[in-house]
Amino acid sequence: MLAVHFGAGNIGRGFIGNLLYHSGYETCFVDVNEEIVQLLNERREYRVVIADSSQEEVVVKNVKAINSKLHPEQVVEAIAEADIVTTAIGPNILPLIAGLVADGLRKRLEKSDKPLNIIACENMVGGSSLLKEKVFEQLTSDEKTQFEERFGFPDSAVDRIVPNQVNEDKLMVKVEPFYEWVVEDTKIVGEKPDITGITYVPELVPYIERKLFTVNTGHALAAYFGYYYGVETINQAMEKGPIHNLVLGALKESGQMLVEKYGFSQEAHEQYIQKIIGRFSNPYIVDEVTRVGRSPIRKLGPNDRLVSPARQYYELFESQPIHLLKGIAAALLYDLQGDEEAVQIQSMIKEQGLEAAIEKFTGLDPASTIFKGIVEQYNQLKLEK
Ligand SMILES: NC(=O)c1ccc[n+]([C@@H]2O[C@H](COP(=O)([O-])OP(=O)(O)OC[C@H]3O[C@@H](n4cnc5c(N)ncnc54)[C@H](O)[C@@H]3O)[C@@H](O)[C@H]2O)c1
Ligand SMILES: O=P(O)(O)OC[C@@H](O)[C@@H](O)[C@H](O)[C@H](O)CO
Repeated sequence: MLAVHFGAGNIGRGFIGNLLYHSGYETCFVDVNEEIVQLLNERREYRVVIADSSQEEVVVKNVKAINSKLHPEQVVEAIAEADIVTTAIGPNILPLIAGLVADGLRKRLEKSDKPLNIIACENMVGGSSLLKEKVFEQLTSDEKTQFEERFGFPDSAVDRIVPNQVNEDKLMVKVEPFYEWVVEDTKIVGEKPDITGITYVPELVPYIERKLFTVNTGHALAAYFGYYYGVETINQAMEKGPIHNLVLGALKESGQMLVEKYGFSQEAHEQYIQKIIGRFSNPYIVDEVTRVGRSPIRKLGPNDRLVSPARQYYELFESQPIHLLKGIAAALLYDLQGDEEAVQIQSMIKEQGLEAAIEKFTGLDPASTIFKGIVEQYNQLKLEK
């Protein structure tokens, strides 16, 4: 069985590639990083090390890679032959691969009538649906009908902390022990891919919101407040009392919203939060606040981990989620020169003012109570700095 996986980065090699191998797939990675592509083709295997006291190591075999910038035609052929297609490239890159995916799927229609599922494993609500929308923008109406019958784009949620890698061995990946991969089975076309580690559910939204608005909300607060207080890594941030309390406060707010919205058990959700706080504090992982805080424009987006739970909390309880608003304010203060999106936010604030920046990046109504709350928290944080 052949899997085509876009993105041979941290989560691609450290999580998806690992599960695919253990489920009997040969994995063909597609990437634009020539060094990684060459190494994968030379060695045909790589190591995954578990970041806990065991330091257990697994060798992921049966892998190869294609550089899609240099050989797009090879990617088209690979998709035509694949038994599954997955991605872990980042939400902003999904639209950029849509053309290649569309060409691969067209080629496949010429060759066989076998169904195929394409699963985006990105930190966003509706990743596969977005990819489908972008692929469908490239199609004629006849093609759309054929694609609807033959190809599934089930949404998914993936959870495993895989920090940036600084190992001598460029292919090796250190990963936390915990992992979870949830896939929406109602959108699958044909048989469900038999992948060890996937949990199939009929509707993904509760799972992706639970994950994104707990793991990633808490992570984002640890990152932006870590940066604010001059700390370098997430576990160092979690050791600081004020940051720990801010993270916990935000997770209580998003948790209250999630429990009310989806009817999750309060007790189970509290345990989920505690488990996540423990994962952030893993001493075997060095996870820089700048990785976790990367792309603040994406993270401040209306449907992402900060603004969406804050807005939904206010809609449900008509009271201000103070910790989430502080998190949004800290993201607006994130001025890392090496992060293109942070630079854009800072120059917008400087040139057009804070309110214009909040309106543009969060999509919130300037007359709304939470908009005003963000301004208030921002000014307070700025004053205290
Ligand atoms: N690292 C984690 O802890 C983690 C956990 C869960 C989900 N995710 C999600 O997985 C996705 C990838 O994150 P990551 O941490 O692995 O990032 P990463 O930067 O390590 O990996 C991304 C890979 O995509 C490649 N890429 C970029 N443009 C491409 C293109 N046009 N075609 C093919 N490949 C391309 C990059 O070269 C890189 O190898 C993101 O959506 C992220 O939110 C990450
Ligand atoms: O990948 P991002 O940029 O959306 O978010 C950064 C981290 O919060 C994220 O990568 C987590 O490590 C991951 O989502 C854990 O499952």
